Amino acid sequence: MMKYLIINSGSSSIKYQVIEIPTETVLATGLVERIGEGSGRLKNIAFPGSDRELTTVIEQPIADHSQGMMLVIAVLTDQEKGVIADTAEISAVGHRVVHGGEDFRRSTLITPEVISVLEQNIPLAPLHNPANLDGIRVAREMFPAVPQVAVFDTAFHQTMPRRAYLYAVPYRLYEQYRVRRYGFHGTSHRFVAGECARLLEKPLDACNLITVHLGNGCSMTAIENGRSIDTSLGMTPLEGLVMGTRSGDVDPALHLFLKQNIGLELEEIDTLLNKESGLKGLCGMNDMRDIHSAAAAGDERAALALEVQTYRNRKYIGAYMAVLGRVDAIVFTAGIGENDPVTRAESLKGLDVFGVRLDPEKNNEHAGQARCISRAESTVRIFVIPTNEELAIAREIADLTSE
Ligand SMILES: Nc1ncnc2c1ncn2[C@@H]1O[C@H](COP(=O)(O)OP(=O)(O)O)[C@@H](O)[C@H]1O
Ligand SMILES: CC(=O)OP(=O)(O)O
Ligand SMILES: [Mg+2]
Repeated sequence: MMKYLIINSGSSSIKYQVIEIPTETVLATGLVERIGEGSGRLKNIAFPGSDRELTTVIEQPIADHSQGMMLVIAVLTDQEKGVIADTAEISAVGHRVVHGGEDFRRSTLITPEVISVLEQNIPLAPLHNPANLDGIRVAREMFPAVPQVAVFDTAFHQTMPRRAYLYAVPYRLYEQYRVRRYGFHGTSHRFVAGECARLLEKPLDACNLITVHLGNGCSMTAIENGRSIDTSLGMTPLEGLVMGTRSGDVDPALHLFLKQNIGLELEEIDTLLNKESGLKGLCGMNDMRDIHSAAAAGDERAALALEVQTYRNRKYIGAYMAVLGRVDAIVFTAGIGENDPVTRAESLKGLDVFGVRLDPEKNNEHAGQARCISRAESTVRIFVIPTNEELAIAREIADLTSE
């Protein structure tokens, strides 16, 4: 039996899990937040979902990622509440790395060379990669003797053809600066595609799918014969669908307009589009549950935000149906995709003419597991499949370290 520590390190947070392999049991799951902000917080759940489940919350200032990881290790090895006796029980550490650029088509063991390539890729993901590198550095210090594995959000999308990943801007921008679409959430799209293939009882490399990941970040992928051939997020995780706080597609000339007419600086525009737009920009809220409550209470902006988001989803589903031709299934996943029947129904509205027939009763069932929600006569099947990026990372580690 082996235990892996999986780390998803953000700019001011560390999400983590300890997963036992091969049983794939989650021994602990937790979140350290508000790192470097004065009032830090760690929440750890030991043995989640079992009769031994135990939640620990620690509130104290957490200066940096290094201190955050020390706290995580202290909780995991706590004599009474911990899930491991000491750090030597961890046999590998897996890291979610958001941007692997064009350098990584698959997960990789982390070496000093890999770290330097990730450093070179910082300009492509200034918000994400520095935080991921912090997590890697700290974990290497604390677990020097075990393999560390990087699993990239971008890797699954490296199969996209040029026509899908190139922007129609001067070609030298691609040649010199690698300006192109990379796509993200690849670990999630790949995971649910694999689960979907099992439900369809077909090999993945014979499946044409549209996977719809709707969480705080949202993206959609066209999968042909098991490979990503187009996806909605772009060079950075800002393009495409309407997200919690990110705009998705806008006219690129908006930047000039905001600068010339409102006097915003480029950095302010970047913040506006990444943190103050999307659902939040339209209605002031970015949690889908709050938006539904507000819409039900007559808040017109909340209803409008839902309408704009689901219309964009529908538009992209239509585009990917055109790109794929034959579609075996549409898969909804992540916080909104898994839990929100209204978003699913609205995103599929009007697609009956393309053979997409949602079963309203199945759609409204509240079930935590993977399931089919289309009618028997639907030529395109529709599924809800819970994503599990941490488990996918653990499986990648198992594959890589057994080679
Ligand atoms: N029962 C629910 N109904 C509707 N939306 C939900 C429900 N549960 C979670 N969500 C939404 O899922 C989103 C978060 O998705 P998640 O995949 O957890 O995000 P992240 O990208 O941070 O991993 C939030 O908008 C949240 O409101
Ligand atoms: C890359 C990205 O958009 O990730 P998240 O949805 O976790 O913010
Ligand atoms: Mg997520």
